[in-house]
Amino acid sequence: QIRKMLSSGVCTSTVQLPGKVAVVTGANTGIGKETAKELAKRGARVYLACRDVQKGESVAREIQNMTGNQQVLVRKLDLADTKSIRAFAKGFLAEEKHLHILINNAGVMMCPYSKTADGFETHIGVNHLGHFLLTHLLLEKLKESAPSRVVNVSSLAHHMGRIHFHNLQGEKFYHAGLAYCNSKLANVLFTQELARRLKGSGVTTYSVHPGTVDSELVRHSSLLRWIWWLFSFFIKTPQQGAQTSLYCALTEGLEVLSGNHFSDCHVAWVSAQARNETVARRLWDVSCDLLGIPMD
Ligand SMILES: NC(=O)C1=CN([C@@H]2O[C@H](COP(=O)(O)OP(=O)(O)OC[C@H]3O[C@@H](n4cnc5c(N)ncnc54)[C@H](OP(=O)(O)O)[C@@H]3O)[C@@H](O)[C@H]2O)C=CC1
Ligand SMILES: CC1=C(/C=C/C(C)=C/C=C/C(C)=C/C=O)C(C)(C)CCC1
Repeated sequence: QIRKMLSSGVCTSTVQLPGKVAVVTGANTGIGKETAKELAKRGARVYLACRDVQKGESVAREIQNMTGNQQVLVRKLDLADTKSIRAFAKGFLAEEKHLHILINNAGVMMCPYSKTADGFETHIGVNHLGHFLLTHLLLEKLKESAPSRVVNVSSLAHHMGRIHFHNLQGEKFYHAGLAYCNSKLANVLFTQELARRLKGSGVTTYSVHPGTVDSELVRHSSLLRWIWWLFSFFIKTPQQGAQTSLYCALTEGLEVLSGNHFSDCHVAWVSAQARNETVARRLWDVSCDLLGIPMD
């Protein structure tokens, strides 16, 4: 009851999804798994984009059994490796005619300093650049499938983030907590810039704070694991944490709010830097440059 009281925000949309195609990154556990389960329940063909295919397969079976929807498919996606992202996109584009819902959900938090296969700091590399490249590669398909949506799972933690263009890879200064916050700010800025660029295309996009959710996200921090355990009554379940992503993916009439940030199924306030169009545009250009994507 206490948990229910403190975790407001329920997606009440009754939209059903037969014939629709969805991709959820990091769908083998936590918020992503619950998001994928609900999309499957509503009849969508759901791709679980996971770095660990074995974990993904066992979750796919669980979702198939629970929902009766056999169209739950697992594909390998390691967001810490642009080759893997390109291979995922190539495979997906070859096998699917449409993409209606892309949920950029996967994330890492507070890992010790490390680099992705392409030499990006892991938080910015996985949480921002990986999803930036994935979205770029799937964008034509999303446009062809319009109306379609991109949901970027960010965090309230973006409020403490800053985009330091001179230290984007954390080489001059690194703090695991701040690196996470910076990458979540990048998610909000990306959403806003994407919304501006997609105006009139029928593709809309939203960033989300899912709430404080009991998941494996705290795996790298014993302090947070302890806080999570201590306050477990106040923390959302992954199913509750999935509600705002589902709200943004499903709610009819939300198109006019493209680019906005949502929490507890409502529009939420973002930090001053998150509203800075110049920073958003520069981050877009720098991201293209780092990923070898032509700037337009
Ligand atoms: N939990 C919370 O309180 C909050 C969560 N969020 C955000 O919600 C999102 C989901 O997190 P949550 O469910 O809590 O955390 P979990 O750690 O439970 O799930 C994260 C998912 O991301 C996947 N992932 C991590 N790295 C990669 C990678 N390189 N390539 C592909 N997938 C990867 C994980 O895969 P694997 O299992 O193989 O590691 C896992 O499936 C994240 O973006 C997080 O920042 C935001 C605010 C609060
Ligand atoms: C102190 C305190 C809490 C701690 C909250 C924290 C530490 C939240 C961190 C959120 C993160 C890391 C979000 C990820 O994006 C709880 C559990 C709400 C219970 C009330 C007291």
